[in-house]
Amino acid sequence: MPSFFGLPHQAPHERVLIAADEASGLRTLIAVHNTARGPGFGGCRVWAYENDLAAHHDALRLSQGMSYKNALANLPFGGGKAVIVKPKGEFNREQLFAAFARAVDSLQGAYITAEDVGTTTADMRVVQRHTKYVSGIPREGAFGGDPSPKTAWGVFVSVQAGAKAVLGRSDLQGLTVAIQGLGAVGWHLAEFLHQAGAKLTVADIDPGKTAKAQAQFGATVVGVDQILAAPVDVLAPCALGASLNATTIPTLQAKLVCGAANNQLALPSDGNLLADRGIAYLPDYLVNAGGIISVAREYRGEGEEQAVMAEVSRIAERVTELLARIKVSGRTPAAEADAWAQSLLVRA
Ligand SMILES: NC(=O)c1ccc[n+]([C@@H]2O[C@H](COP(=O)([O-])OP(=O)(O)OC[C@H]3O[C@@H](n4cnc5c(N)ncnc54)[C@H](O)[C@@H]3O)[C@@H](O)[C@H]2O)c1
Repeated sequence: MPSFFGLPHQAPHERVLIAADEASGLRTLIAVHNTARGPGFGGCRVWAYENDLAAHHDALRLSQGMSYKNALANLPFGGGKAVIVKPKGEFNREQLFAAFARAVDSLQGAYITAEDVGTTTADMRVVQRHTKYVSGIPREGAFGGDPSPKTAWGVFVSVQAGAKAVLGRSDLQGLTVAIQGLGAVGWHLAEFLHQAGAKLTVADIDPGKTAKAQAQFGATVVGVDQILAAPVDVLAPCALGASLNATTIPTLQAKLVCGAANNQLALPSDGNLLADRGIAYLPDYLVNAGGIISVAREYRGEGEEQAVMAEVSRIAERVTELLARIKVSGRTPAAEADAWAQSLLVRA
């Protein structure tokens, strides 16, 4: 397929909705990558993009990642993702998300939204007033709400599985882990790792979060420009995407990379750079599926805390399977996971 919008690395998408609303300042792109398994399901990101093309690129990459994530998590959903270009200056959040919800609703169920970076459960409550195609909403006496702790749990069990297979570790006692980004997911991950006896090195652009981690977990705090090259066993990127690239990969000291951030590889070829350096990279969309497992169950009315946690814990089995598959195929983990996910999209 020839390049479209100058984005040669993208697989074709089924559709992209570009919607704007002058009254609220909404400018959104909703990308539906693949609906072979079911409606496109994925969160809504609000971000101050450098330019419109960057927002478009993000929506396309993130929605493709959701197709792969939902397929490997065995969910009856396809891949979709929305980005909202953060309005400059003051804006009315309620109006913005009401307008966004109308855009979601216009797709008549081809896309279901939830939280992502820059959005909250309160935003999704507003969305819910204008469309039924939304999840991630706390309900009194029922399962639901913030998916971040579930995402963090999936990353945690993946670190356990990866540490066993790659580092020969039967537990995480004394394992050194660098966490880039102590946000909704990174913080919960730090808690789980600390409880399991891991030693943490952390960085965040918000000094309040790192100071709290130092006080609560005895974490070592380093600068945001030092975290990727920290001398640790495991690197957990939990901030934004493209942190693993041709510039940063040669500086990594960790032997295992396992984190929540979507689109950690700047380019697909960065998976080869990591493998060439003997670093095992556990693909983001495989390990960070806990949140979508949670909101998908909530959406289907099947939410129950224990069952969701059990399903999220099964991500570890797929990590183990991936690491076994690459021994047979000789592919990198990134290439193997792509091929595995694509095979599930075709079969569905
Ligand atoms: N929330 C979920 O359930 C979920 C699910 C799947 C994937 N993810 C992905 O995980 C990542 C984190 O999500 P989140 O919900 O925790 O977001 P968040 O916005 O709550 O946290 C991101 C954190 O990273 C920090 N940060 C930003 N730039 C940084 C930098 N250069 N260096 C260090 N820290 C930096 C921010 O200050 C913030 O604390 C995102 O890429 C998101 O797409 C999240």
